[in-house]
Amino acid sequence: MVYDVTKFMEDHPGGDEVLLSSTGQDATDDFEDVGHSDSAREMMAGYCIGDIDASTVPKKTKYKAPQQPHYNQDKTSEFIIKILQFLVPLAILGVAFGIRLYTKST
Ligand code: HEM
Repeated sequence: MVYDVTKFMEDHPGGDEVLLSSTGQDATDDFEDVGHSDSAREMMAGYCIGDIDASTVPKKTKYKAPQQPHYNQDKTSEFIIKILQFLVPLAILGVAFGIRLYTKST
């Protein structure tokens, strides 16, 4: 059922804010949770303006996790870079020592 409570907002004993917070959606649980009296239910019937056309209610869709971007699983290049980071300074050091030894002996 659809209810138009615009004229009832200020008169609602529970205040207009709670009504506003439940507009545009299924407020059945909100209404029932308060434990409204029978007279409140009768009152509510007076604000009914129609029923919901079930064909316009969007179907609940199952949540689909977004596709994860495909990361490069091949770690070979990373491994080579790590080895080079270690080997290149060693090679430079070796060349430096070599030059030093060579220049000393001559
Ligand atoms: C057309 C719809 C509604 C009508 C006619 C209505 C009517 C009433 C009435 C007559 C009362 C006084 C207590 C009683 O007699 O039960 C009341 C209290 C209250 N209503 Fe509503 N109500 C409506 C919708 C809602 C909705 C959708 C909510 C929640 C989002 C709500 C929340 C409350 C609250 C919090 C109180 C105060 C309860 C208390 O202080 O004990 N009402 N309402």
